[in-house]
Amino acid sequence: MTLDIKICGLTSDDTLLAALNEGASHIGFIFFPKSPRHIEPAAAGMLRQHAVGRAKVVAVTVNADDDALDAIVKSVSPEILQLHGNETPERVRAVKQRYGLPVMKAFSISEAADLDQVEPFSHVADRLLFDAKPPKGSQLPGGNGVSFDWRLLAALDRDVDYMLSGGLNAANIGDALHLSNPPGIDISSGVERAPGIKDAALIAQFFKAVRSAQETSAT
Ligand SMILES: O=C(O)c1ccccc1N[C@@H]1O[C@H](COP(=O)(O)O)[C@@H](O)[C@H]1O
Repeated sequence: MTLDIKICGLTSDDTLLAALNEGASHIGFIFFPKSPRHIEPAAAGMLRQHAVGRAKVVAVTVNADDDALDAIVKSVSPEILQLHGNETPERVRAVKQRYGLPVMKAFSISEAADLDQVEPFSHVADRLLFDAKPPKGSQLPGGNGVSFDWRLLAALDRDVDYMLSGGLNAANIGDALHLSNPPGIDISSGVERAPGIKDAALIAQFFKAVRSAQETSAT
């Protein structure tokens, strides 16, 4: 099975192209003003042109209302909506119906019991995303560069479609893949040289580490 790789929080042409040239299957734009990766819908709409036919465009939002989502969908034409807040199953259903787009619902994980929140979403969300719980005091629900115990995901049914995220980087992606064998991975701060500033060399290093881990597991 091909591993989906999402590079999230892109804000510049050069790093977006670096992600695409390395083979990213998904690129993410963050629409959350408190984030150092926040991008205005019009700017994301320009950047997303590079991804046409190459990668799926994911719009990341946090408890966004219909007006905010309308503006994002209109300017960006995302292929997936990532809901990274406290959205309920009913809200996920309503968003899917309103936009006719697949939804990836994010969950904060720090212990096994956190996976219990997933069940009510299992027939509503198209894909799940497991991220670490934000550290105390963080204003961001994601993008904190914090990992959780990937072994917790071994308890999931084999057919659960998800992306693993939270604190991934070139140094730990081999262990993360080995321990959880996820269908997809999602990285943001691990390919940045400063908060919100992606780095093409770090993106290349990350993909190299992924390829190396995949080669090792195939032998
Ligand atoms: O990256 C952000 O700033 C962000 C803000 C609000 C919601 C989600 C955000 N990012 C998501 O966080 C994870 C991974 O982040 P990291 O690799 O630990 O930095 C990923 O799902 C992003 O989409």
